[in-house]
Amino acid sequence: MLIVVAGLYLQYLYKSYGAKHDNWLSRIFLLIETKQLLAKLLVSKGMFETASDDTGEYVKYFPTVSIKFNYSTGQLYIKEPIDGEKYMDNFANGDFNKWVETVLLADKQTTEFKKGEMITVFAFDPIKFRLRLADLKPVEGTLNVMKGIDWKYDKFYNMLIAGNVGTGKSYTLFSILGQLLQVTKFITVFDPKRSDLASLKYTKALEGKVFSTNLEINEQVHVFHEEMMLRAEKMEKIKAKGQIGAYMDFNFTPHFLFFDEFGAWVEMNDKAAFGSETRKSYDVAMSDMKEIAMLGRELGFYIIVGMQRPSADSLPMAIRNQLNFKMVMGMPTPEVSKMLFPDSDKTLRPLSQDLKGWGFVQSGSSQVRSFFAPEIPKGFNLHDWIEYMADSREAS
Ligand SMILES: Nc1ncnc2c1ncn2[C@@H]1O[C@H](COP(=O)(O)OP(=O)(O)OP(=O)(O)O)[C@@H](O)[C@H]1O
Repeated sequence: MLIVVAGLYLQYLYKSYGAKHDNWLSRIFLLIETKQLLAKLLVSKGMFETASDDTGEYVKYFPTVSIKFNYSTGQLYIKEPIDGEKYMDNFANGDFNKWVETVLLADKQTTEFKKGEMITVFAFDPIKFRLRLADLKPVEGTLNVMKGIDWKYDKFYNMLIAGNVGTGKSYTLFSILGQLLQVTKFITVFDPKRSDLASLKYTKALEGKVFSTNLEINEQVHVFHEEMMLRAEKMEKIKAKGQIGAYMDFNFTPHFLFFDEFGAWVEMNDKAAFGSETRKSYDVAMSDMKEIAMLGRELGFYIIVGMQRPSADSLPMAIRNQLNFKMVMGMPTPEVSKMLFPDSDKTLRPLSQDLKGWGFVQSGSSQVRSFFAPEIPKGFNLHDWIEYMADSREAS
């Protein structure tokens, strides 16, 4: 009786404890479960060899696959054999890794070949690596998205965040904006649809820096561009003396243009009659935007573009090609997926039916990864959070 009860209890722990907890016990269960799944996978794909002798059939060869978890970064390392055996190609050509992605719901990140083996790194269980607002620790050059995923804006300059209504785009933008305020006060916010972001003009932190009407936005893009050109001149003067480097090497601070609903701005202005004031200022603003996207990196002038569905019409190629950190909230349509991640062959799968605020992210040309945006608590007050983040910058 005792053995049966203990067995049932262990089975209960194994099945449900691991999913709900994150401690040493759940990690042991996760290790066992992962090993079992990988072993099953190898067996079901027939990647082993048997032989028989007088005593019967036995396993002559079974590939040695070893695994290691890194819980602080949410990564799983799988060591696969490149050992000259029959199934070596299944490992080397990436077939096994593709199956692993499906079986473990993990995202392949990198593969490194060594003599006799290859090591592939996967990101696993994104929900366990979700941050809360209080966990965000932005520093100059790095903003947090999830444990193990940061936006290093000096390297992967300019951000795109896409997502349909209700997927969590606005909430994700709030968490980015708050972090930016801890890094710099030079932020300009555009919200042509006058949603929650537009209300930030009533905060002390962003007073005079939030714009919603077309004319205001067009004018302010130009102002941002002028500031960038001014810095270019200053940097040229420094460089004329032989010094080399980018803006941070000369102690300049980064500036950010936070442009939500970019597609709506394009659409509204595209309707303006040719020759009209609106049209003229839009044409200048669009050409400025393209230059900011292209030249801003060296000078520390970055753009963050938010929009629902990026398309060739709403997001000109000259800007699109300069967006190096791309996020899409929720499941993208195949067209959006192709536009954002043209070189990726990763199959995207929904992360949750109940929870919102998840999506897919790509830094530069690295692998596309699933992620959960920082969790915004119930009763969250946008203005309080923005003031708090700006105040803590000033205090430090
Ligand atoms: N990071 C998050 N943390 C907690 N809840 C979230 C998060 N993201 C989204 N949600 C939930 O999903 C809902 C929709 O999110 P959000 O308003 O950001 O979507 P959206 O894509 O910007 O849509 P809209 O364009 O209508 O604002 C929120 O009201 C909230 O309940």
